Amino acid sequence: VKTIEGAFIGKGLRIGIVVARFNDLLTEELLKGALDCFERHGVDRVDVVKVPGSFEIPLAAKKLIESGGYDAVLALGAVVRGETKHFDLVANEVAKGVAKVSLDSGVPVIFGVITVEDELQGFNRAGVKSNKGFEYAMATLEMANLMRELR
Ligand SMILES: O=c1[nH]c(NC[C@H](O)[C@H](O)[C@H](O)CO)c([N+](=O)[O-])c(=O)[nH]1
Repeated sequence: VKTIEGAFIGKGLRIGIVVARFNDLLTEELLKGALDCFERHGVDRVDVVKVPGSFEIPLAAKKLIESGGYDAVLALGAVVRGETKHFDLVANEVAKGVAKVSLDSGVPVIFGVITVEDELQGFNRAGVKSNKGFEYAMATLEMANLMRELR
């Protein structure tokens, strides 16, 4: 049995991050965790694109990928149910949009949008108990490396 899997090698990779400003107390922590992960794995080039909210992430990711040269893009956002009546709309649209951009472009776009009941749960995932930003960055590294294996 031959197992094909991505390593966590950052050297030589060009990574894009699209991060929403909405709930930026949470998204800034996710971004910090992701940047820490990429830096400690030797990623050479990281570009950060900021958008107003998670709903705008897919379009920005699409344009970033079309500008060329990215091995993977990490989408970071925080959708808090307590805040909004259209929690499901925003969360579902972002998930669908991110998946479509990734499949259409063939470039991995990692879904790093936390969907939480309230800010406390958000803080637990954005640094207090664990930093999902770091974890999503690991998935980004793995997928970028896997794409090189599958070429
Ligand atoms: O990233 C988020 N955007 C949110 N809304 C803004 C949305 O992403 C767009 O920026 C806005 O609708 C303008 O298009 C949120 N809420 O509505 O609560 C949210 O929790 N998280």
